[in-house]
Amino acid sequence: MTPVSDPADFAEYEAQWGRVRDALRSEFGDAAFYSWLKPLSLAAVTEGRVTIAVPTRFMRDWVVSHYADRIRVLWSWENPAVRRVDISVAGAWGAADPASAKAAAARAAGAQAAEDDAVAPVVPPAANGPRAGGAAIYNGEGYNGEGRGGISGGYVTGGYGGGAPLPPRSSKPSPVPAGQSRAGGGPANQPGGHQPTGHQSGGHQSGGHQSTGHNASGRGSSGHDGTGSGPVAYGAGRNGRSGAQAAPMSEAEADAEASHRAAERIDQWSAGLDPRFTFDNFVCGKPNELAHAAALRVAESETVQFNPLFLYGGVGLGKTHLMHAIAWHIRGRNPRRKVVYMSAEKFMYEFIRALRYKDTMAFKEQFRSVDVLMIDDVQFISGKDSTQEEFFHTFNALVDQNRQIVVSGDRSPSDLDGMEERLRSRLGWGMVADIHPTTYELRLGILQQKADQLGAVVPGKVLEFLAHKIASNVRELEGALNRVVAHATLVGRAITLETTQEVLQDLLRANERRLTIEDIQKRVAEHFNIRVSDMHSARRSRAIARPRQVAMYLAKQLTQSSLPEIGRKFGGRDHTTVMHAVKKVEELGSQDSSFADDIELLRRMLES
Ligand SMILES: Nc1ncnc2c1ncn2[C@@H]1O[C@H](COP(=O)(O)OP(=O)(O)OP(=O)(O)O)[C@@H](O)[C@H]1O
Repeated sequence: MTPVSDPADFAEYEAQWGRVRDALRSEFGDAAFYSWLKPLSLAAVTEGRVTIAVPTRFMRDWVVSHYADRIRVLWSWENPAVRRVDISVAGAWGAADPASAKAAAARAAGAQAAEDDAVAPVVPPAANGPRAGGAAIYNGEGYNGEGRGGISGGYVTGGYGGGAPLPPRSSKPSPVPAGQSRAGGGPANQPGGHQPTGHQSGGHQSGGHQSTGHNASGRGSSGHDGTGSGPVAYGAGRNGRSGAQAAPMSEAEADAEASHRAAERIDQWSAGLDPRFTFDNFVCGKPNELAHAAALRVAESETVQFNPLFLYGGVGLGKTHLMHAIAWHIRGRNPRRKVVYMSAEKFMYEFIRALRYKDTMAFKEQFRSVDVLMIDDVQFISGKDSTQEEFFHTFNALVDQNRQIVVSGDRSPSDLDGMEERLRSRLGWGMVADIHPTTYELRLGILQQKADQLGAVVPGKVLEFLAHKIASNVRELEGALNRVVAHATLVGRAITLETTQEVLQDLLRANERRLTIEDIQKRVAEHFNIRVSDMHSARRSRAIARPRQVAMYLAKQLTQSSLPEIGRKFGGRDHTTVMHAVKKVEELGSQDSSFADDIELLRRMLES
C-alpha cells in the first residue's frame, strides 16, 4: 500500500475524521461520545486505510466491538477511497493535547502498522514538531511549555491548576540534560522519590500511606503506595526503568504496567474491608434472612445470579457487614477474582479526582475490569448528576460483560429520590433484598455472638435486658455491649444488671425517649380529633385521610423507619402511599402557612 505522504492530504483526512466524529456524536449521543469517541485521534493514513489511535487496550476492544463498523461506513461515505479503518492502542506514547496526541498516536499507529503490514505510515512533519515522540521535554528547569502536561508511559500527566508541570515518567527517552536523572521527577532541588513534585493539592491520605500531595496525573506514582495519589517518583517504576537510561516501553510493556497499576489500585480500593465482617460472624434471623441468602448466593457462585443485588435497610442493620462478607468469601474461594468494594462517596471522590487530573480513561478501565463491583450507600450520589452518569455507564459496561454488581442503600431503588430514573430502574433490575428492623430474638442472638467474640462472660439477663431496651439498630446495640464489657474489664468487676444500667444510663434514657410510629399516630389522632384506629383503616374521607398523611409524614421525619415499614404500620399500605403522603404534606405546607404551623406544633410536641 502506498502511504499518504503529503501533509495537505493528511489535513484533508483530519477534516474527514472531524466530520465522521460529528456524525458519531449525533448518532450515539454525548455520553457515549465523551466516554469512548472523543479520546480517539487520527494517527496515520495509508492509501485506502486510516488508523485511529486509542489510549488503552480496553478502550480499543470496546471501540472495535461497538463503533468500528460504523466509523468505517461513515468514513467511506466521506471518502469512498477509505476501505479499512484500524483501531490501534497509542500504548507507550499516550497523549496530552491534541497536537501531541496526533504525533504520539501517529507514532503508535505507525509502529503498529509497521508491525502488521510492514507499511510505514507517513506522519506530517509539522505534527511531529519539536516534541519528538510526543513527550514533553524537560529541560532541567521546567517544560518546553506545550500544552498542560507531559506525556509518559501512556498516561497523561497534566500539570493541573497552574502548578509546576510534572516531568514525564521516564518511559520514553527524551532530552534530559546529561547527568540529570529524572528519578524524583521534579526540579533538581527536589530529592527523588518522596517529595511532591509539581502541583500539590490538599494532601490526601489513603490506604495507610501518607501522601503530601497529589501527583498531577493521579497515576505514575513510584508504585509503592499503589494509589497514584502519593508522592511521585518518576523514573523509578516497578520495572526499574530509571530516568535518562530508560528504554522506550513497548505497547505490551505499557499494557502490563497499566494492568499492574490497575490491580494495585483495585487492591487499595478494597483495602478497607473489615476482617470481622464475615458470613461466620453474621447472625441470621427473620428480618435479614432474604438479604443473607442472596448475599451468600452471590458470594458462592462463579456465575452471575442476579444483577445487581441491591441490599437496603435502615441504619446499622448489617448492609455493610454483608457486603464485606461477600468480598471476603469470594476472595477466599478464588483470590484471582477482582473484587472492588467501596462506598458511593469514595466512588464519587475517585471520579472527581480522575476528572480533575484528566485520568478518566484509566478510571473507567479500572472499574470496568473488575469481576465484582460493590458500591455501599448508593444514596450518597443522589442529586450528584455527573457521578450518577459515570456510575450508570460503569454499571452498564459491567452488566454487559456479565460481571456481578452489588449495591446497598438506605431505601429501595424506587425510593431513591434525586436519582435519575434510568439508574433507579437499573438498580431494581436484579434482586432487591430488604433488611428489616431487628426483632428481639435477632438482637439477642447478635449480642450472644458479639459477647463470645469479645471473650466476655455476660450473664443472660444482661443480654436480654440490652436486647429489650436497645431496639434502634445493631451498631448501637454492639456499642452498648462494648461499653459494658470495657467498664467491667477496667474496674475489674463482674458484669451485672445493676452495673449495666449504671454504665448505660444515658443511652437507656435516649432509647426510652425514642419516638415510635404508634406514639406519632396517637398524638396526631388526638390533635385532629379522630380515632387511632383510623390510622389503619381504609377510610378515605379527607377528614381521616389528611391526618393519616400527616402522621405518615411525621413518622418519616421523626423515626428511622423506612417507607415500607411506615406503610405496614398504617394498615399495611404500600410504600408509594407513604411517599405520596410525604410529598402531599410538604406541598400543602409550602402553600398554606397555617397548615405548616400546625405540623410544626405537632412536631415540637412529639419531640418534647
Ligand atoms: N445480623 C448481624 N449479625 C452480626 N452483626 C451485625 C448484624 N447486623 C449488623 N451487625 C453489626 O452491626 C454493625 C453495623 O452494621 P453495618 O455497618 O453493616 O450497618 P449498615 O446497615 O451498613 O449501616 P449504615 O446504613 O449506617 O451504613 C456492624 O458492626 C455489624 O457487624
